[in-house]
Amino acid sequence: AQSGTVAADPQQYDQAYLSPVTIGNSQLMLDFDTGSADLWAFSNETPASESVGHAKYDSSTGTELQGYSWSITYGDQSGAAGNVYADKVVVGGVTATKQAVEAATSISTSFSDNTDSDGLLGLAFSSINTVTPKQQTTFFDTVKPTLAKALFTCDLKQGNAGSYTFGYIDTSKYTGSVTYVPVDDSQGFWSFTAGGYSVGSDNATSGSVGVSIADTGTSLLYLPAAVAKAYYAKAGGKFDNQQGGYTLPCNGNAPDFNVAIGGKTFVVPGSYIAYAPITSGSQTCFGGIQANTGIGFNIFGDVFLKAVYAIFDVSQGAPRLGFAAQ
Ligand SMILES: N#Cc1c(N)n[nH]c1N1CCCC1
Repeated sequence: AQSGTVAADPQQYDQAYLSPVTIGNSQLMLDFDTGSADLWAFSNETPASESVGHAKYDSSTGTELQGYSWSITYGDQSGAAGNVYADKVVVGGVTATKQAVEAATSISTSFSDNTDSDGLLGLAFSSINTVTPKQQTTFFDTVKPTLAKALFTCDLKQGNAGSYTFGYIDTSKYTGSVTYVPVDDSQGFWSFTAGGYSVGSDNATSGSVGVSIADTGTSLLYLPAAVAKAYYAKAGGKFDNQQGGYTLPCNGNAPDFNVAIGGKTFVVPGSYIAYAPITSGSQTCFGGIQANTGIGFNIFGDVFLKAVYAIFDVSQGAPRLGFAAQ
């Protein structure tokens, strides 16, 4: 049975985390994304003008799935599209001998401009994979039958390398016990229900944060508008239309954000919520908590995930998420 671990290296401001992946004879840095289900990469089929500074998948090692294609648009309106190959993919020593690899023939500028990332490795449920005419499985779903345990874990860090594991839980990565909650995978996401919340030192939580997804591919923590408003009322922040979101002082006094999941309270340090100066050197920071307006659910992105050890687990049959303090 297989198991393995791979580094998750933070980009500036932990905007995303990138991990080394070998596809055929190519080594690329991919953004592992539990909010989508396509494994796609810059490739020899990507126009040179769109792939300056990127490592590329050389599809000559793969077997083309004739007549197959893919096209994806993310919530931030970025996107890519292309052709599909079956090829060997290795992540932290875990091998998928015939993984659907989506070679990009066109890519939006936000991806072309981000030269740290050579593509994405989707870890949401395969039900939202975009390949047509026959939907393909994610790397995790492809290797799942061969894994020691049918799960993967995520240990992201603020400003430091973290890791993903496949097939095993690294008990040295967390403190205390793991709290498991059921997952509703009907929309293809790792969706769970978060409970009460509080701001600052008072740990006692109240209210209900509600339906949320665990999404490594999103940088920030998107919460109900009323919760975001309550946080910034205490943090001395304000909604800044020009910045397109809440901002707050970068002075190190941002209060923690506490949220109950499965009856256990998890703490997001205030330092994670003073996310980044709105412009270099500014004393005003863009907020790591934003309102989920227009999304329809909460997104527990990297600002939250780097405060916990997260276990994405289908070993019990029904999918579940485990969270532990780190
Ligand atoms: N928007 C968005 C988004 C999301 N909700 N999960 N992953 C996302 N992206 C991965 C790369 C670009 C955006």
